[in-house]
Amino acid sequence: MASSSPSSSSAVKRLSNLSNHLCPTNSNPLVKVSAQVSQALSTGLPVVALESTIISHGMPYLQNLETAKEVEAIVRDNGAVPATIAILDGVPCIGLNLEQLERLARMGKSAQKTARKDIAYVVATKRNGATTVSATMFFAAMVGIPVFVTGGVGGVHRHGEHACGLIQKIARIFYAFTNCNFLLLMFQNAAMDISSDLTELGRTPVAVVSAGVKSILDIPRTLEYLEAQGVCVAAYKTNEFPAFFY
Ligand SMILES: O=c1[nH]cc([C@@H]2O[C@H](COP(=O)(O)O)[C@@H](O)[C@H]2O)c(=O)[nH]1
Repeated sequence: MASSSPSSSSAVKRLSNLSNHLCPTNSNPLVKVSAQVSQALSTGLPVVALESTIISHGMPYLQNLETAKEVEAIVRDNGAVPATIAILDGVPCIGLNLEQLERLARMGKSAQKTARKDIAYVVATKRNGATTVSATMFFAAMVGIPVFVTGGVGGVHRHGEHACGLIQKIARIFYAFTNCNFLLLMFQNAAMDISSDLTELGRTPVAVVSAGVKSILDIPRTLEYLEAQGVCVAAYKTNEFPAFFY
């Protein structure tokens, strides 16, 4: 029998590594799904994903822990299994037990606020990451949880359109002195603060039920952005898109 070439065996190894990364039921998973969530997913019980930035960054300890427990209890009382998502010691965890919830609540802001773009860094450096809407959606979709409930989603920040003119002027002055394109691009992007939650909503098939977007955000522009991303936005029992006050 002909032995496989070095390039084909390295391709097989890469595929096997990739499968280890993506398969949550693997015996040595890089994503840990709690027994309860895993059982619910395999038997078709409803599962609701919950984010963890609201626990670490949204409220002080002990209020954050009490709120997290209360939200999980509401999900359970309505016949579904809650799956709070966070990265602990570099391992994405889908469904936290009480001890893990408490650990995250005590960490507060020392846990890294983790959006989709930060996942690789937090995992590679084995840090603790509290997932925002974008990162929570990413993991929920990965393990097949179709619904996610949260407080406020990110949006388009106000006054970006004014900042643009001023920052672009500064960027052009920098460019004139340094001839550095990178700085020009960086300053131009800094002018428009748009949450990665919005692009995630456009590309990841998870339904997000939220209290609205933070009241300090530019709500009309947030809705325009969601429309451009092809996101269906529906308000419950109101014709106005709700602002989230905190
Ligand atoms: O009142 C709040 N709303 C939203 C968040 C979090 O902030 C994230 C958006 O952050 P940014 O604007 O940096 O993308 C949301 O996904 C959510 O996790 C928060 O901490 N507090």
